[in-house]
Formats: sequence, structure tokens, C-alpha cells
Amino acid sequence: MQKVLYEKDIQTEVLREKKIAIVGYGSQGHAHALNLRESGYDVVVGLRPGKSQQKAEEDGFTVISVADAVREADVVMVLLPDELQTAVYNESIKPNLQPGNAIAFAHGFNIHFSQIVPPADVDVFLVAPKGPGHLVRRTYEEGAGVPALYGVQQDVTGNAKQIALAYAQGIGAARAGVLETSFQEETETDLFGEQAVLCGGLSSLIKAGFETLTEAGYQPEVAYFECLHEVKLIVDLIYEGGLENMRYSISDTAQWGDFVSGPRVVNDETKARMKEVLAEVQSGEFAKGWILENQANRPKYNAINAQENQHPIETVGKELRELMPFVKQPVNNK
Ligand SMILES: NC(=O)C1=CN([C@@H]2O[C@H](COP(=O)(O)OP(=O)(O)OC[C@H]3O[C@@H](n4cnc5c(N)ncnc54)[C@H](OP(=O)(O)O)[C@@H]3O)[C@@H](O)[C@H]2O)C=CC1
Ligand SMILES: CC[C@](O)(C(C)=O)C(=O)O
Ligand SMILES: [Mg+2]
Ligand SMILES: [Mg+2]
Repeated sequence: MQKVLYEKDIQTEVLREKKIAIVGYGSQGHAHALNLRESGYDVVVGLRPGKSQQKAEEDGFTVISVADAVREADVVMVLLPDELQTAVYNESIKPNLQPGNAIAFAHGFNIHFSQIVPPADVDVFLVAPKGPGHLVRRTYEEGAGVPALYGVQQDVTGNAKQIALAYAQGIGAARAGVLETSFQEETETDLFGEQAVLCGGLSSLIKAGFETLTEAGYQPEVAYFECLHEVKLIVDLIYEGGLENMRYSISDTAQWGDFVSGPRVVNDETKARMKEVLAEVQSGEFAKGWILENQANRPKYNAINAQENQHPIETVGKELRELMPFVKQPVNNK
């Protein structure tokens, strides 16, 4: 059986006759709403009054309340922050879902950890892009796309899988590849990936490299270019052609250093820590901690965030990026 699906494999009629409510207009929300509309789907945006409402209206959407959007729609895509979804679901989504509607997510957190339990008479699916929302939008505009996972938790209409696939086509994901998953697999792999590799692992690696160089007396600007700026250039080569492609472009000296020193930095001990992270995700310990942190109004999150924003790598980075206007992309306006 074919595992990765592309546009040619997907029938979209089933979604073309439906109205899609995009609830939330942040990183993912704006990308889904704009891409779906440009792919020919009927989209309404559900929001509270505020900054996102203004942005969605500037983008030409009629913005209505979440409750009204759910009432009008056949398919409701929940693109609120994970930690706010349960409250909005209980207050505005659940009371307005009709039998035969579909409720959808871009990440399985609240379904998998049973924070949201939809009624038995609606379809429940996910379409989870494997990339930041602003890149879901940017790549779509460039004629490309970000791959996505899709999964069906509940199929009462018999069409949930086709609707999910058509949705993935609408946001541009099928240009890059769409792969079936479960809510469990998506949730656990996504949380692990962002913590251990993509966000937590990478930012810790960058900071540790920067600190090692500056503590040894090297200029912070040199350390910034070496340990942060160049990461994108190296990762672009990996993205385009794998590790071999990156190693083709770098010097043989760098490649030898990669082979002999890389495994000393990221080693068996690192992998053991990764396994701990994965175990905490799988057991629900991480989810419980994040839910409690939000219930307490995020004391640790806010303290660490303030500290991180003052790290010397951020100070020197701001100064250097001012002098490289081509580097700046408007992703920080959500
Ligand atoms: N960020 C990403 O790239 C990825 C995110 N996901 C998933 O997508 C989902 C959305 O995340 P993300 O796009 O980061 O979210 P954002 O934080 O970027 O956006 C949240 C949106 O929800 C709105 N909102 C917040 N509270 C309410 C409310 N009470 N009523 C109505 N609207 C509200 C905000 O509007 P306002 O301006 O009014 O606050 C904003 O438009 C999550 O499930 C996440 O895990 C999945 C893959 C990648
Ligand atoms: C890597 C972080 C992410 O999982 C994503 C952009 O895919 C997220 O939750 O934002
Ligand atoms: Mg992710
Ligand atoms: Mg995530």
C-alpha cells in the first residue's frame, strides 16, 4: 500500500461542498485559512475580538464569534493554543456542534490526553503540518508546501479520511507528502521532536556553542555567526539533500571534525536523556506538568522566557540582523 500521498492521489469533492470554520488565526490559523481559500474552499474564521480578528479582517475574511463559526460550519478546525482549547471547546464549540459535523486539530494533544472528548456523533480527525505555520503559508505562496500527518479518531460519516486528505490538499501539504498516523503517534512524536531536537535540543546546542566560544574570550559576533547564523545555511543543505549533501558542500576538514567530534558532543548520554524525555511524553507526565503550569498562570514559563530573551546571543543577534535586512522575515507578528 502507498504510504505517502500526493495531490494526484486525493479526491477533494467531499470537502468542496462543505464550509470550514478556522478557529484561531495565529501561526497555523492564518496559514490554513488563506491556503484553503486560495485552494477554492469555503472558509469562515471564528475568533474573539482582538489582534487576530483585525488581521483576519485585513486579509479579507468575515470574522465571527467562535460559537457562530461552529454553528455555520460543517468542519471545525481548532487552531487555538493547546492550553486554551479545552475551555473554548467547552464554552463555544461543543454546544454548537451538529451530528455529522467534523472537528479537527493540527496537533493531537487534547484528544490524546483526554482533555477534549468530542460527542460520539461527529467525525474527529487531525491534519498536522510538520512545520511552523508561517512556513505553511510561505511555502504555499511559493508553489510548494509543508508535509503533514493526517489521522482519524472517529469516523461517523464514513468520509472522515477523505475530508482529512482534502483538507491536507487545501493547505498545500499534499504538494510535499501526506502520511497517515494516529493521534497517539502524532502527539508523542511531535512533543518529543520539538523538545529533544527541533526547539529544545537545537536552541540548547546553539547556546552551549556560543557560550563555549565567548567564555573562551572570542568575540560574541564571531560566536553568533558561527553557532547561530550559519545553522540555517547548513540545515538548508541537509533539507535539500540530506547529510550527504551537506557533507559534500563543507570542507573535508569540517567533515572529519563532524565524524570525530560530533559523537563526543551528542553521545550515548544525550540519547539516554532523549529516552527520558520520550518516556515523560508517553506517560503523560509532560502533559500534566504543562496543564498545571497554565493553571498556575505560567510562573516558570514566564520567568524562563524573560531570562532567555536576555541571553547575550539574543542581544548580539538583534544588532547583527539589523545590518542584514534580507535575513528578516515577518514571522514574529502573530
Ligand atoms: N505553531 C505551529 O507552527 C504549529 C502549531 N500546531 C498546533 O496548532 C494549534 C494552534 O497553534 P498556533 O498556531 O501556534 O497558535 P497561536 O498561538 O499562533 O494562535 C492562537 C490563535 O488563537 C486565538 N485565540 C486565543 N484564545 C482565543 C479564544 N479564547 N477565543 C478565540 N480565539 C482565541 C488567538 O487570537 P488572539 O490574537 O485574539 O489572541 C490566535 O489567533 C495548536 O494545536 C498547535 O499545537 C501544529 C503544528 C505547528
Ligand atoms: C517544532 C514545533 C512545532 O511542533 C511545529 C512548528 O511543528 C510546534 O508545536 O509549534
Ligand atoms: Mg510539530
Ligand atoms: Mg508541536
